[in-house]
Amino acid sequence: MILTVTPNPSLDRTYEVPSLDRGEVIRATGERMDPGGKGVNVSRAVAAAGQRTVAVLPLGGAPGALVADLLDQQGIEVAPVPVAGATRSNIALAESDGVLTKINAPGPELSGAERELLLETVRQQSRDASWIACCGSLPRGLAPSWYADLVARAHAAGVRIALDTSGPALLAALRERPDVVKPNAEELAGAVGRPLATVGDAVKAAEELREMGARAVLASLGADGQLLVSDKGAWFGSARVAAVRSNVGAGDSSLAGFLIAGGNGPEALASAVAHGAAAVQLPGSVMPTPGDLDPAAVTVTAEVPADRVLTEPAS
Ligand SMILES: Nc1ncnc2c1ncn2[C@@H]1O[C@H](COP(=O)(O)OP(=O)(O)OP(=O)(O)O)[C@@H](O)[C@H]1O
Ligand SMILES: O=P(O)(O)OC[C@@]1(O)O[C@H](CO)[C@@H](O)[C@@H]1O
Repeated sequence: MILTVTPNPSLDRTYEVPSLDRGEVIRATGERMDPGGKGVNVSRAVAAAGQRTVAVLPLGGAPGALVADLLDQQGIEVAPVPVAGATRSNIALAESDGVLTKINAPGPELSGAERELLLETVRQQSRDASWIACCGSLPRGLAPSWYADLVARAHAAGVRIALDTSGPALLAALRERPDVVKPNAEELAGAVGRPLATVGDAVKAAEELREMGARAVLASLGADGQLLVSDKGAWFGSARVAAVRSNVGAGDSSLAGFLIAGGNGPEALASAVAHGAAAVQLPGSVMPTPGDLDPAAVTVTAEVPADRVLTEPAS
């Protein structure tokens, strides 16, 4: 079972708009609502692949009830932590030329009792887990060391942990040696404190994260593909994509693909790349089912193209 922990989940609202004109009334041509937050998306992708998953998340207010309903409709097993504050709503504005603008709300502040209940729920649900995926930003009320503490607790219970977060929460967690971290290019650049212009720069940064404590680094580089750097070496994976519809949750889909394929080595990287490529071709944060995957379009190589310039350099 893959347990996911999303301390700051969201109701994701996507509006499709012709283009963004600041200061104008923009008429959306389409809208959709998805249960969101990075760990929630990992659970949705794991469930779409037919594997067992449980999502731990604080839920509060009307948006929280809606997130619970949407997850129920998708058959996702949830271990909810009731909280007084309302779950946030995050907005994505998807323009017809493919540009996507996202507005992420801060979310509710968790009280001391809510923090305790969240930790206790994770502890109870960890019993059957092979992996815990801890994902996303931390809500107000959780210290930057919160994920570090969770990594230590998971390891004490003999469970492997995957971490997808950024900034101080990522840096603090590295010292507890998470089994895999999944930064995107910007998060990787932020963690090492310098811009990344080439795939080789990303490999060096991933190696630095390993020196800081990560056992493996699965770095997603947007349209450029993905890198896996572990004690066994480095691999680069990419896939042909016909048309990008929405990249929201593509990283989460990738992490799910990596974990369901064992969470280790080039086969898991190939699965991560296949899941990322399939996710960007689906609307909103819809997660791919096995029928959406095109493994033949994926290439994974140990000959990392270090000189390749990133199409989306990160600073
Ligand atoms: N424009 C694109 N074209 C082709 N593949 C893409 C594109 N964008 C993303 N992907 C695929 O999806 C993977 C994850 O994307 P990205 O690096 O943007 O993740 P992310 O920033 O963590 O996303 P999110 O936080 O929304 O889940 C990429 O590594 C790649 O495999
Ligand atoms: O604000 P965070 O926690 O960093 O990210 C939240 C979020 O942008 O991540 C998911 C996509 O990865 C969305 O479902 C959600 O809205």
